Amino acid sequence: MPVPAGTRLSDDPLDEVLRPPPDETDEQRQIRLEKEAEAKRISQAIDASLKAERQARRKKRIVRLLLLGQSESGKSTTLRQFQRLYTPTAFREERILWRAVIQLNVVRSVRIILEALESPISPSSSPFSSPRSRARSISRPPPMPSTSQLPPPLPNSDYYNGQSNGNSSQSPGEGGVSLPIDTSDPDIQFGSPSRAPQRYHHQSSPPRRHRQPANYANSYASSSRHPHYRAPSNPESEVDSDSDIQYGSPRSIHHSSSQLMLSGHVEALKQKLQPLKHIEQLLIAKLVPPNEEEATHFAPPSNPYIPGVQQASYRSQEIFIRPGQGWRGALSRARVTNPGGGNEYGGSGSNGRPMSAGNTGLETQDEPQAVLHKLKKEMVQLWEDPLVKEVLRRKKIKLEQESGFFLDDLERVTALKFMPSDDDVLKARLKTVGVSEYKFEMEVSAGRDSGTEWRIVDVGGSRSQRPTWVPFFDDVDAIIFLAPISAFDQPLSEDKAVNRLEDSVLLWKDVCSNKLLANVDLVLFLNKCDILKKKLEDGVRLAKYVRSYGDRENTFDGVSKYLRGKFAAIHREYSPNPRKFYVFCTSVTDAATTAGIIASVRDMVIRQHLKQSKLL
Ligand SMILES: Nc1nc2c(ncn2[C@@H]2O[C@H](COP(=O)(O)OP(=O)(O)OP(=O)(O)O)[C@@H](O)[C@H]2O)c(=O)[nH]1
Ligand SMILES: [Mg+2]
Repeated sequence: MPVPAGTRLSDDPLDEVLRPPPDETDEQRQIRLEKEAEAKRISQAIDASLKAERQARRKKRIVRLLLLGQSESGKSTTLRQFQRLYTPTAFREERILWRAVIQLNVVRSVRIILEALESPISPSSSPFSSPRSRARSISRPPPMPSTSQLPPPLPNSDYYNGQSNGNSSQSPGEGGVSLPIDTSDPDIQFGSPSRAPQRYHHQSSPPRRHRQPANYANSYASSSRHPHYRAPSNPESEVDSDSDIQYGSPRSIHHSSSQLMLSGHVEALKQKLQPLKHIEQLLIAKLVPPNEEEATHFAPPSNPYIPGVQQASYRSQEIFIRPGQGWRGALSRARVTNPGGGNEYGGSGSNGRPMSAGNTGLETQDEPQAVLHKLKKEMVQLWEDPLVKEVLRRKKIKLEQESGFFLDDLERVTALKFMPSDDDVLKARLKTVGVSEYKFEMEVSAGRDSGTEWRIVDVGGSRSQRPTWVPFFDDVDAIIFLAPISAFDQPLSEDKAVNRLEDSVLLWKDVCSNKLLANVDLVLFLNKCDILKKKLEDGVRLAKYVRSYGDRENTFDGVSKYLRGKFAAIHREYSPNPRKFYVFCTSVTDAATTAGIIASVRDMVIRQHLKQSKLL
């Protein structure tokens, strides 16, 4: 059969649908060709307008930085560090708004203790599955072609360019560590060393060359629960089975092999602290702005009456905020326009920056603060009680290593005139849901940077949130990816079967291999190094959770060097194109050490932005 002019033959199934009818008349053909030409013209006009918009943005010097990483990796804290350093006036004015968040953090810590005291101690209460039962390997992809180009290193960082040879110059960063890099291979095996090696190909991480064009959202959906994994019996349970230890003060403790009996003293404390539940409700109501969609809430508990279905514990749930001026607006009474740029969350289109008008917040009635102040003695007694400490130890609840921990500062944070310090704001925990863009111009002008508008995009990091990231991948100058490497012995809160470090590694692979981000420079923060140090000093062994660590030394230097090498190798092997890559060991709650690192990142992003502008 003759094929009408203007058609192409191909294997594309769409051609079949779009192919003109065989009996097309000359007149119909003319109309069709005109329509096709018009569609092409419109498409080209859209492309041209997008390009012009991008160029205009470049001319205006708008720099976009994207913060990525799993939940609790430190993204919002890093954003707060940028705010603290570059818009200090705004940061200072907003400190009072964080008081309610800190109150909520205090209440949460106490309620976690109260919940721990409710249930008997069972020997199987280890929070994370025994690594003995898990031995997984993230398969090694084929190597990338190499590039010889190695631009100069960034201050305070290790520097890679696609295919670094691992001997890049090292400079001890202010918060970072400077170590030789193990670039051997990107393979990390999770699980106990005592189990016979098994190598599984992870579902979400096929070797790069076999990968289909990136479908970023979907790649998470199946991520990280291996079909071969089963909930383990726990031969290496860290819950002591020893029944004969004498615990703390005799006045409060009765113990047996499996259960500690609470004394009347602790029971009395529990009763006295009941009002905290009411305070928590008040705080949630306070953080949710009136006439707005609910912005903070607990996930609904599962039904305790359905057999076999466990009720969600208090500890497994977390209050969150949605982007928008929401909680800030609700807490502040005054709004002023900030001519210098100000904050804008969630693209609400307004330049209004909520303010608390200096100390005004301290002078007004604050019921939660008053109640916390009144219950301070009881909270301190509860936290310092030897029996309570023993219950927490046996249940492996380490509040001091959890987010938003203020129980060691109760004296200060429950004072009636408590004003959060910079460090308090950095330590406070408020989970993000959704995506928010923070726009600002630096109050502290930084050389070439003056006049540049910064846009930092902060996202929610929990698994359900990750599909919302994709629309923000366009036109990004750099990404800061946060991997909290202290979390090697913790499960994800949204999926207790998944190790947090493993999730971070998989997420890092997805980001590195994503085609939409192929030309975006990557900055990696191996974060929470302060907690990592403490854990290793306390004797928690990495090799117990990461089998491939083998019998290397369980020291901070050894562990950070090893993980740094693995993340670098993944970047090298999974990146579609060579690009710049910087890695820092960070503790982003630490203001002093993070300042130098953030300054380095700022300079790097600006440099890259200028280079890109010239290319356009
Ligand atoms: N000790 C310590 N705490 C940290 C560090 N980085 C972040 N944190 C704390 O960890 C908690 C979680 O940090 P966030 O910045 O809220 O985490 P996020 O990545 O924004 O989490 P989502 O909003 O859930 O995606 C906060 O209480 C921070 O203060 C760190 O390096 N060391
Ligand atoms: Mg956040």
